[in-house]
Amino acid sequence: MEIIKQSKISGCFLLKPKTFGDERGTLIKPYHSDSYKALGLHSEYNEELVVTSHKNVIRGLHFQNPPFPQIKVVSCVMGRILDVVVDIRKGSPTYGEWEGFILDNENNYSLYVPEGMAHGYAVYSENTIVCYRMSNVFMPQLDSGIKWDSAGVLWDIESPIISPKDSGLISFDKFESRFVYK
Ligand SMILES: Cc1cn([C@H]2C[C@H](O)[C@@H](COP(=O)(O)OP(=O)(O)O[C@H]3O[C@@H](C)C(=O)[C@@H](O)[C@H]3O)O2)c(=O)[nH]c1=O
Repeated sequence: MEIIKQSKISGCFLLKPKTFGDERGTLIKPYHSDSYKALGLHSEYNEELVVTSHKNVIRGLHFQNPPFPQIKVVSCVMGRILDVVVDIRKGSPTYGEWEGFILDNENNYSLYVPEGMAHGYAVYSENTIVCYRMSNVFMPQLDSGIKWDSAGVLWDIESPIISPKDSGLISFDKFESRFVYK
């Protein structure tokens, strides 16, 4: 496991997991607690999701509010996505800025998403599978988000498939963040 890129948004990292290949196929290790600790990354995760999506889906932009915010580690094990973070930490030098990272089943990268990010992804290929683990378990009462098209993100999808829930999220300019930059 190595950090191969630090985002302009502090605390967000692109990770390259160890990969082993032979005539049978590939074995990828996106999570190894000691390696995470050695890199100074949070190493305890309590919920994991495997999410399939059609091409042109956009999910997000989501976050779980304090007092139980989530660190997320996102991988795309099949297909290709643009994984996006928007900094919503009040007082952050990059507050309101976004960055996107291509994750796919060729680069096998993972994105380490710290607390205080609105997170989402655009799906660029059919039958895409995204796996991610989260530090705190999902709590519906703290689940929140901002509207996908209100934060200036260039998703590069013309007519995205959006859930009714995501279509009804508040726009970034009307949103009051509960996250504070530390
Ligand atoms: C996200 C999530 C959902 N669920 C349930 C609640 C709901 O009935 C169903 C579908 O949830 P959603 O529509 O919110 O799923 P989705 O829109 O895929 O939400 C996810 O989007 C990405 C971008 C993230 O960053 C994630 O943290 C999460 O918010 O799954 C859980 O049980 N645990 C979870 O962690």
